[in-house]
Amino acid sequence: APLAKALLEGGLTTAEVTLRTPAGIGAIAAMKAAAPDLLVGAGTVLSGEDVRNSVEAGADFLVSPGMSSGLLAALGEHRPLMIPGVATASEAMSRHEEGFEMLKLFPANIAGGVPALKALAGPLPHLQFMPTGGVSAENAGEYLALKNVVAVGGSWVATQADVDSGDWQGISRKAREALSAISS
Ligand SMILES: O=C(O)C(=O)C[C@H](O)[C@H](O)COP(=O)(O)O
Repeated sequence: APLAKALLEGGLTTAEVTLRTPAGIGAIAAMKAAAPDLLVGAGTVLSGEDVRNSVEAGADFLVSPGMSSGLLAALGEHRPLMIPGVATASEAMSRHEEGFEMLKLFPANIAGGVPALKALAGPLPHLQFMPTGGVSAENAGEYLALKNVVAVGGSWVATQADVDSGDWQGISRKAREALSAISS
């Protein structure tokens, strides 16, 4: 709850909570309850059970590191909520054929970063990307300046250490700094 408030206070509108620990689902519900205006998505969604639990907890969107036939089938009516991870042009084309228009480039820094996104914009101008993995305060602005990038994701704004020590003001400050670096 305090993390959700700190992110909103810092001017961010959207957060992703990865399901890498048993606390993930509870955290999504707590964040939505504390800050209904914050869009809270579930990340690391790998299975039908993750999809069901996330939607039940109030997740506004779903994110996965990639896509599998099992996960695709399990999405069912929730397919429009999913931002699937891709790392190549072929994966991007397959996801588009399945109906996805917004994709996560993951891991962005290893999958080619800014030059890869510029190159993909040529043949695949109809696709939008959310790079995550290796995005930082230093390079977020460069990513967001690309016409095929609609969002970036990164853990630098709220690190494990920030959350463990309850440094909510520090998280709000980093959120503000990120936004001002991006808009300048
Ligand atoms: O598992 C998922 O669904 C994810 O969304 C992955 C995370 O977004 C990135 O791993 C964050 O990467 P860093 O900002 O470099 O820490």
